[in-house]
Amino acid sequence: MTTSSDPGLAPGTVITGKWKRGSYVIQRLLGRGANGTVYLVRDAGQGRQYALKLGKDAIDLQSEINVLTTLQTQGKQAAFRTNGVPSYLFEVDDFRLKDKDVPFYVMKYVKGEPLHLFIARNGMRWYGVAGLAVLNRLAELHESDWVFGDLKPQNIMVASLGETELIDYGGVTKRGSSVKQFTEWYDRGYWNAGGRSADPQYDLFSFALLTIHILEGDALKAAAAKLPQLRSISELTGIIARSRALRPYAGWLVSALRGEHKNTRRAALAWSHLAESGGGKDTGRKHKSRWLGYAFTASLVMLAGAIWMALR
Ligand SMILES: Nc1ncnc2c1ncn2[C@@H]1O[C@H](COP(=O)(O)OP(=O)(O)OP(=O)(O)O)[C@@H](O)[C@H]1O
Repeated sequence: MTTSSDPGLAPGTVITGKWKRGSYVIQRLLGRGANGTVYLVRDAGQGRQYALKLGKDAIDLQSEINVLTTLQTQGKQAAFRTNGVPSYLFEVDDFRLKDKDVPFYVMKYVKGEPLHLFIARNGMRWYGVAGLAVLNRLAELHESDWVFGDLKPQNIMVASLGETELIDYGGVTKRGSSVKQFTEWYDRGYWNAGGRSADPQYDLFSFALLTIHILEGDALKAAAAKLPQLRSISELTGIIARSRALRPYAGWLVSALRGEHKNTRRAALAWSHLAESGGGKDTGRKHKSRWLGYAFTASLVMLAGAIWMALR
């Protein structure tokens, strides 16, 4: 994500679509990225809240919109359709700003905070359940031949009771093409561990790296600072072997680094067993542990439902 001193549009500004005439009142800035600025808005008609992304570049935003439209119309992913109705991308239009047409799209507002901040505040115990939700989402994408690409903590939002969702589908790539957007630390190429061709193992590698980052950040930082030719799978497996926090997930992580998981659904199932048996124990807040149990059960029910659907 890039930062900017541009304050963006002020709360209260009304964005009205040039073609469809939908009106959205800006409530606050949610964040800025390479492709645009995202605001929390309220629909001026129904009063519902959405996230609205105002693009910098029509072409970059259009490719993001194309991916979202395809994901939504293919209809397999629970993240994009609820009871057959599109539930992520709601409107695409242009906004006339300072004599220029600026493209925007309106999407579901995902409440929560980025994964790394959530874990820092609530404790490592929550990593198991949040990780399972991420793997379930990735499995849905992979089963439709898409690869997420730019998996990083900032693109994973976790709400207070552990509900976890992916945001920023700008890096989603069709299986077999080159990954179009990535972040160095989570990139297989950066660690000399394989190419940047989009395949499910690419996302699982990124997931392993983000796990190491969140649970063993200092060691990853030190390894990433080494000379490029020294970055390797064995450097990463060394971190895993020495880490107490990563121990519950060690075998799973090494398989992900080596591209050995058979498929993402099975990888999610294997992860769920590890998380259930106490992965990432810490002294985290006790009063939250009941909610953690509920969240974990809900993730398992989702996983079981997905397996049942796949086998039907
Ligand atoms: N649907 C959403 N709900 C809530 N917040 C969101 C949503 N989409 C984006 N955000 C916030 O806006 C920020 C920037 O959005 P996004 O990551 O989509 O932009 P980008 O240009 O693709 O960024 P990047 O440079 O990281 O690829 C996110 O980090 C997040 O904080």
